[in-house]
Amino acid sequence: MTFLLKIGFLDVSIVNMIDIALVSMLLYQVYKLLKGSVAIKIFLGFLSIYLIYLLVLALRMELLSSILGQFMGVGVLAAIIIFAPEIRKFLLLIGRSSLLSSDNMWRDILFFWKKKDDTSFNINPIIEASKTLAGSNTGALMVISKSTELKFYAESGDILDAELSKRLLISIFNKYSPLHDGAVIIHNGKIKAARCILPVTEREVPAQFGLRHRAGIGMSETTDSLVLIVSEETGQISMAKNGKILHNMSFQEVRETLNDYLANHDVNERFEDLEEYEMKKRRKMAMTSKS
Ligand SMILES: Nc1ncnc2c1ncn2[C@@H]1O[C@H](COP(=O)(O)OP(=O)(O)OP(=O)(O)O)[C@@H](O)[C@H]1O
Repeated sequence: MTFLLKIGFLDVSIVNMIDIALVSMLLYQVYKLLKGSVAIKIFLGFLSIYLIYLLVLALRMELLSSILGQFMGVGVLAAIIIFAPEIRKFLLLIGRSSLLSSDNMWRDILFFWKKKDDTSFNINPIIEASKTLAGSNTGALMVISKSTELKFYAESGDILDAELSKRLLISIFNKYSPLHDGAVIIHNGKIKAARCILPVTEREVPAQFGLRHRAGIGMSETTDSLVLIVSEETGQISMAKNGKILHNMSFQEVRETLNDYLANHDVNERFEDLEEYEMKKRRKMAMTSKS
């Protein structure tokens, strides 16, 4: 049984409409995921070729459609290889927002009797160390993870599994320490590892941010962690979450954001898109140059 709607001279079934709506939603999500990266241009290229292929097929242009058909066949495999990091991110995104993910409202409702794991720990060492590091313009990169130990990234550095302390953090990031290059991973009140290599974001990042910030943003895109960055150049503190950033934060803001993140409150809203941040900065500069 099919329900048909008459739109102009077209007969569109309800199923077709749902199909179109779902594909549009999917394309929009893919666009959002790739926005600002080089991959968006490749994606739009693929999409244009696919649309031409559909048109050629509908017009029954056999030679062209067989050539484009061959290309589409290989294209799917090529797309999987080219977009491997984006596909990974997309699956992670689905995993994070799926019904069974730990942050999900439905899971809380369905398993209301199950107490949420307490991920809080004493964050004073992080705040106090950040104050000292910022005060002495010592660069630092700290990944705070509430749900996993981030084993894959921890193993790229040196495993410590040490009790979190202000003195230890300051020693690690001391310019003369053999552990200062790279990031520390903090989980469950412990410094799991130091000298870790993080994935660098491929998106365009405001010019003032160098590799340390790019790595912090990249890590927050790929995982559910909160990343704290102390700039070596300016001593300013930034935080990255979900590929978004909060720059030049006060220590009170750092404390609140960290506490809320560990208490499983939604902190995503506080962070700014990189584009949004850049626009705000430009507007501020224009205002100051006028006055
Ligand atoms: N992929 C990475 N993973 C972990 N740490 C990294 C990575 N890339 C760079 N870093 C760290 O960042 C340092 C280089 O920082 P760089 O000066 O380029 O960054 P920045 O964002 O301009 O920071 P700053 O404001 O502190 O100068 C490196 O010495 C290293 O410790």
